[in-house]
Amino acid sequence: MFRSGAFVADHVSPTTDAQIQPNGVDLTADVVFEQLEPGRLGRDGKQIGDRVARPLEELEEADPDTYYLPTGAYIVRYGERIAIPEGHIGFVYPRSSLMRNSCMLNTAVWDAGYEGRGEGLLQVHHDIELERGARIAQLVFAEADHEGVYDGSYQGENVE
Ligand SMILES: O=c1ccn([C@H]2C[C@H](O)[C@@H](COP(=O)(O)OP(=O)(O)OP(=O)(O)O)O2)c(=O)[nH]1
Repeated sequence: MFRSGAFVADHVSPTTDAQIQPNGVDLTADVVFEQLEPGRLGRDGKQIGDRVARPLEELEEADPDTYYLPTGAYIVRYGERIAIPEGHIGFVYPRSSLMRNSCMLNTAVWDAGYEGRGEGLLQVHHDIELERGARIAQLVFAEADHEGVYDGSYQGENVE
């Protein structure tokens, strides 16, 4: 069974009322990165390629808190700290308005026990302006059996 947005909100911070949806919680875009170097997935271990944060819009007349993203692939870090409670699995979907603007978020499985500010793959198929802090995705929780909890290298990532 999928849980309500109110339940999900208890495991996401910070949140405003505007982020709480019937079936999940909207996540915001914090930092957008561009990958510079190849990464590597081996039989043992992995390496994430070097990346650089995209500059925020620099044009004087434009909103200084806005990313102007040309067609391409970017890594986006969400603004919220997420904790996946035991007995659950998390899934992130793109906000439909992102998709309707020819952009997509690709995501993976959010394991029980994970905590941190995670990331997604933002595919931009048509140039888009993205204000920092804008809602781009929705996190939902489903109840799930599991053995053990997440204890990988991303545990506690991007939290002070
Ligand atoms: O779209 C996603 C999906 C998951 N995660 C977080 C939550 C998840 O629990 C964690 C690790 O994901 P996964 O287990 O798929 O990563 P891995 O590459 O297998 O790393 P590890 O070896 O640490 O498990 O990353 C994200 O940030 N974004």
